Amino acid sequence: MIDLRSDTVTKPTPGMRRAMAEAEVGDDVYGEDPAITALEERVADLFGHEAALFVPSGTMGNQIGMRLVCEPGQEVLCDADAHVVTYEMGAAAAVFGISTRTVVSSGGLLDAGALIDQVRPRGDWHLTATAAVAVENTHNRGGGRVQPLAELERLFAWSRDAGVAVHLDGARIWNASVAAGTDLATYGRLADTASVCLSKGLGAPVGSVLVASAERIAAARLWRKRLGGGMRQAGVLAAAGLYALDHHFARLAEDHEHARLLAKRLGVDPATVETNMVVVDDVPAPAVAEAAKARGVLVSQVSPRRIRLVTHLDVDRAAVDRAGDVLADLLDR
Ligand SMILES: Cc1ncc(COP(=O)(O)O)c(CN[C@H](C(=O)O)[C@H](C)O)c1O
Repeated sequence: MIDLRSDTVTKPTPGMRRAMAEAEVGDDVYGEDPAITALEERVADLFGHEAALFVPSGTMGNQIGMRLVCEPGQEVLCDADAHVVTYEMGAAAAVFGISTRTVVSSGGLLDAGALIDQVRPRGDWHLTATAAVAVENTHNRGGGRVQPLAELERLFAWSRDAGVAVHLDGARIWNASVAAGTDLATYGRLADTASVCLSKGLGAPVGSVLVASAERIAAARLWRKRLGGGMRQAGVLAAAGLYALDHHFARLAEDHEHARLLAKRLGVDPATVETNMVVVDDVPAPAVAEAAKARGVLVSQVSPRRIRLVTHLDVDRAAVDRAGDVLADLLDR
């Protein structure tokens, strides 16, 4: 099977498994796991923040990250297609009592002005106050779009004066950094809290890292424990993340090139492919997914008329070419 459903499907490489097996571990609830500590310190430094916390998923990283900057009964404002309100099972409301309100964007593109226009102030007895804005970079349902740095800078600058926090869903911030040539600390500086995934294109089996101030990460550690996320010898997972940072970050450019090759093969404008995702619209998604599976290719159905193809570490050039041929044949491209 050529699995293009997501970059979440990557499996640890032999080198990563060796690093996992050799990891020095301890009880992380006591703060004694050396690999976890090393990973948290390294990721905090990469993003220019004081501290970081390893969490088992991007969903937990996002949800705790938003809770750090938004009290129950206040709201987080975000894009209508953001992962935090689309795919996280309503956790903001269900777990944290946070209200979310959305603004429709053009293909996931961050429009700072449109969000700013919707923000509601604290202190008005009629209004649910907007405590934070959540941005997503790259944007998943936007087809892996990289957010324009100018928009991120505009939103953050405004948010300092407005007393509104910014949470970054940076599940694929690595892809944005490689595609845009923007360093991670620049992105980190434009968010109060950020959740970044090791388990997507970087190819680690499990885990994300939440970065923020030391005070906020201390609070995040408490929330994680409350949710049952306190981990013991999790250094075997942290070692995978450290290995991924060393060996799988720069190569993301290869996934981006593979996505562009797929786009060309399927008659999708390669200019619309900014990172490792290709979306194909106006197709009968269930039928295409089923027919493709029968021919050894797995794709995601984003909507009844849209499929998503995600390139990643476990799909090489030969597999990309073969998948492109199968899908081009199915789609008469
Ligand atoms: C932008 C963004 N933020 C957060 C997450 C959540 O990460 P996990 O909770 O799955 O680790 C994802 C996962 N995305 C997954 C995928 O793309 O296949 C599915 C849709 O959940 C994501 O795309």
